[in-house]
Amino acid sequence: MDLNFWLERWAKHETGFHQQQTNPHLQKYWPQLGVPAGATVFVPLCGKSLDMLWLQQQGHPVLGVEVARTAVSDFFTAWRTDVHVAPLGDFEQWSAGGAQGITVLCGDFFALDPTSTVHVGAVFDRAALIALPPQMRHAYVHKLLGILPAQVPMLLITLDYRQEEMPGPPFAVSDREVRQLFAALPVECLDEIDVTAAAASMRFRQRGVSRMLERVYRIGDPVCKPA
Ligand SMILES: C[S@@+](CC[C@H](N)C(=O)[O-])C[C@H]1O[C@@H](n2cnc3c(N)ncnc32)[C@H](O)[C@@H]1O
Repeated sequence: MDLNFWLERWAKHETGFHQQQTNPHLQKYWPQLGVPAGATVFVPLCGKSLDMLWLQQQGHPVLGVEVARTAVSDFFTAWRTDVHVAPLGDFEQWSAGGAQGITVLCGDFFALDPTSTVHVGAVFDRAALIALPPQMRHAYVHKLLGILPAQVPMLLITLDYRQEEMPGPPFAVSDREVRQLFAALPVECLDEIDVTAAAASMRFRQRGVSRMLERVYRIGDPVCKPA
């Protein structure tokens, strides 16, 4: 799954993964991470997700990374007027709202280095890990843990189904695989929802998926006692 695949998806407006509302699991489970306001939240493979707006409204500076310039441009055009765009190494940095605002590095996640993420206090992954095929998921987690400061908690949302019923993305990621990928950290499944009949799963049912589960994980220890 190379970057051109995603650039083409954005160019053709094949972005069924984009949600028109804030993710409900983010709103429900974010307090379980105990992340204090003011802590920067990293959103890998962020697309033009409205979740970044919600996180900022909770008092978090947001740092996203996204390869598709169309997605980044759409996001800032729709939601921010004070956008600044500047080259930053291998990336183009888009930002608005100053130090407490939203910054998106437009470029390849795998080209990030720890200087960009040194201030990160938490991570939100929705449709990032599951966007990647099996052989890339280990590299993704290795890179993520390699660039983050220690003790950074993460809220992770996965999908699971019989992979043979539909080619990804989104890819099926089992509970076992999540625990293997993050073996060095505490992993707690906060929720498991059967989303087979959900309206949003219609496109997966049409592609042959007979049962789909969504799981919400907290990876790492909460920063302070959860609210
Ligand atoms: C399934 S979408 C999810 C987007 C977002 N997380 C959301 O919830 O809407 C995956 C996104 O990752 C981006 N992407 C894929 N590989 C990437 C990479 N190596 N570096 C940066 N962005 C990448 C794609 O362009 C796409 O926007």
